[in-house]
Amino acid sequence: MLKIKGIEIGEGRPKICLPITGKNLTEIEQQSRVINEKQADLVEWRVDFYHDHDIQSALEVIRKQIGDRPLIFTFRTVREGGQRDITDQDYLSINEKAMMSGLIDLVDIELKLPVVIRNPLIAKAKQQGIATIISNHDFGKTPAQEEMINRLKEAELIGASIAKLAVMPNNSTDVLSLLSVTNKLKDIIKIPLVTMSMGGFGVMTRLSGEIFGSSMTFGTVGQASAPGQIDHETLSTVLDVIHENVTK
Ligand SMILES: O=C1C[C@@](O)(C(=O)O)C[C@@H](O)[C@@H]1O
Repeated sequence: MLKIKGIEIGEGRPKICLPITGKNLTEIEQQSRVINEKQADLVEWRVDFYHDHDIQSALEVIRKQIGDRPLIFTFRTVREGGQRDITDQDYLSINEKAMMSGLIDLVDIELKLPVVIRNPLIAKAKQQGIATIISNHDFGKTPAQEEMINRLKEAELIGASIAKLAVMPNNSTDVLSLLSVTNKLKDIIKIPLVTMSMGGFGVMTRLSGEIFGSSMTFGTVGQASAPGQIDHETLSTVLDVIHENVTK
């Protein structure tokens, strides 16, 4: 279990994270306000949706709106399904800037980045007391189970606070495959796992984390940040139904 600002990740009902996808400060401010009203457990700023370069101002706007809620800083690269291309050097400096701002609680770092970018960022986050989500995304397919297991184990090995995997199912067997990997690893990996099968077919995996071992799920208020996300209210209701029955 990982506790961040009172939110217990890896314990009880999966935590709901709502992403901010605004293009500019006005949109970001407005979305942050709505997200705050929705009582999200965590908030993710998807920086790759933002067209400006003033990271500090945007972080200040978000923090002002969301108060003390845990904030994840995520620049999703195009090769992993993000919106905007960036050089590895810029990825490094944007993330370093965010870590030095004192305004974020978690940072998403992609597992498949060049090691010379990835490892210093993990070290820097540790130094700053920021939790790391080491993530991996496949928008085209669901890799073989052994490969998914290796990626999640590698994330733990290189120092992740949370290991995250998002894959695309092409059939129902792929969905079972992702759930099976999560279920197998939940008692083997010591850190919280966050896994999801994307798209319509994967919807169960965004709801069933308490049973199979995924400790966070991404919902929407307005624009989705990935295919298959469902709106916050529905997500929250279903998570409650599962939680009440699992803990009966
Ligand atoms: O990695 C993830 C998970 C995600 O891709 C999803 O499928 O819900 C959404 C992203 O915003 C987040 O960074």
